[in-house]
Amino acid sequence: MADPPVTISEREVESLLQYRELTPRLEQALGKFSRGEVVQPVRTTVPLQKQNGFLGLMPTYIEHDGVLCTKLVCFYKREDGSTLPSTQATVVLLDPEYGSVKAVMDGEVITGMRTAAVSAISAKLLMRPEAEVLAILGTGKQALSHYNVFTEMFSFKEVRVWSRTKERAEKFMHSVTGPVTPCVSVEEAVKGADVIVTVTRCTEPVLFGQWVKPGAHVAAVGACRPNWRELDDVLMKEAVVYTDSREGATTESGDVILSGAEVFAELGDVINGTKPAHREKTTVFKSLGMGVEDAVSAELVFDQWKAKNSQP
Ligand SMILES: NC(=O)C1=CN([C@@H]2O[C@H](COP(=O)(O)OP(=O)(O)OC[C@H]3O[C@@H](n4cnc5c(N)ncnc54)[C@H](O)[C@@H]3O)[C@@H](O)[C@H]2O)C=CC1
Ligand SMILES: O=C([O-])C1=[NH+]CCC1
Repeated sequence: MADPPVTISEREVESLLQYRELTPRLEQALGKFSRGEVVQPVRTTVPLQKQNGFLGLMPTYIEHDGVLCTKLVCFYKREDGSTLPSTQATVVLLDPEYGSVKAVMDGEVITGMRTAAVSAISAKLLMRPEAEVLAILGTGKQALSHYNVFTEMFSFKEVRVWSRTKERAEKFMHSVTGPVTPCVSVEEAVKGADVIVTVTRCTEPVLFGQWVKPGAHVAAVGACRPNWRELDDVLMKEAVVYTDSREGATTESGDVILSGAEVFAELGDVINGTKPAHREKTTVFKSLGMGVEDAVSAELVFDQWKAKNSQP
């Protein structure tokens, strides 16, 4: 009989997961995904009409590595001022041989860190080498994880942050240790920026192509439904568009579907060397989030947890 599943709390996941170990595994996973080595159907979503949200089911199987996993994630379009979280996630790791559950762990930290690390991989591959200015639109959980990994991996001379209220941008500035310039408008934040991260809950475009410096790299993380937008048509059509999953983007991304923009490549294609990284052009990485990212993160957490708990 299989051992009962272990439960790993948010605090434990936080203490076990580090970007320096997670990021290379995510890069490998993106490559495997684009080589067709991962079984990962497009996320199934169940609308929660009454609560203005969705339940997303994200199963993944990496046969070669014996990793079977699913994330359950609820995401909501919260009203301003709501104290409830906009994303709640749990990750379940299974034994593919027996079908038994090995671990049930918090998915909040995993979702925050793996999403930000994948955006950082997109910047590593697609931003210009001389990039100096980073702009972050939004000041929620993803904004913080993106700030953390981007400042850990790169040396930007300036980091700008925009939120719809000055107070939120200033609160964000005070919540981090490094220097941040709070901005009162999106235009002010992104003008001349080399890298732009969009991590908002908006459903209409907030970033317009006319403000984006030619050659900039945009990591677009919000707007994960077919009728939600963060970027306008001008930007989507002028940029070379990369995604995590072509199938996911053409099914779930309003920025891709409604603009009619062509998806040039998956990030994994660039990692595998089958498609070029057009660093010299304006690039958009449209991130939807993939089960394989959760699976490799959860496997890493579980390995670390076992190592820690087997010590005498
Ligand atoms: N691509 C991926 O893998 C993932 C994407 N997401 C998406 O990333 C986005 C951010 O997620 P969190 O940081 O967890 O959310 P959050 O609720 O913590 O932060 C959202 C931010 O967006 C701002 N915002 C809300 N409505 C807005 C509007 N109409 N215009 C401009 N700003 C607005 C809020 O003030 C806040 O700063 C969400 O859209 C979420 O669905 C979340 C997890 C993974
Ligand atoms: O990949 C993910 O976990 C999510 N993508 C959009 C909302 C949650």
